Amino acid sequence: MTLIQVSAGIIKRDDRIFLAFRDEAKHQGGLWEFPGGKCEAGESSYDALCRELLEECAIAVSSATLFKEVRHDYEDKSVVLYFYLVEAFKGEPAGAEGQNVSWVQVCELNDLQFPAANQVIVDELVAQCCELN
Ligand SMILES: Nc1nc2c([nH]c(=O)n2[C@H]2C[C@H](O)[C@@H](COP(=O)(O)OP(=O)(O)OP(=O)(O)O)O2)c(=O)[nH]1
Ligand SMILES: [Mg+2]
Repeated sequence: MTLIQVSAGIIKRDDRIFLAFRDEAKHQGGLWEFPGGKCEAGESSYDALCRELLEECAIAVSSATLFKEVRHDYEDKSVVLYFYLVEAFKGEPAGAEGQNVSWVQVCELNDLQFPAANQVIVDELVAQCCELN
């Protein structure tokens, strides 16, 4: 099975995170995601992050730090996800490709459904930011 490399942005402002809803037709569709997408051949994960967030959310990343690298084997696909924490950016995040988006309180992240690979990220964000979890 091929291993797909993906960069995704945890776009954070105060106590909220900007999420996008994956189209039903996509792999892991009908679930919420941290915006991002596949790294192209020869492209660094950071460059892929910047390109994807400009394409999908219309923001220019000013700086970002790698939050966690997650390997996950779905039944049909294996992925390595580079999750970056993005707190410095230019522009106002939007669903630039027509996708549904939402600014969600960190402490309410567990109310939403994510691809299985994201659970470890959600757990860590909630643990860091919320007293009761
Ligand atoms: N963007 C994103 N992808 C995720 C997350 N969690 C997760 O398992 N994935 C998986 C689903 C997909 O198999 C893959 C990312 O694919 P994608 O559909 O975003 O890729 P892309 O933006 O390059 O879009 P495409 O045109 O190739 O469909 O990573 C997440 O939080 N964000
Ligand atoms: Mg994408």
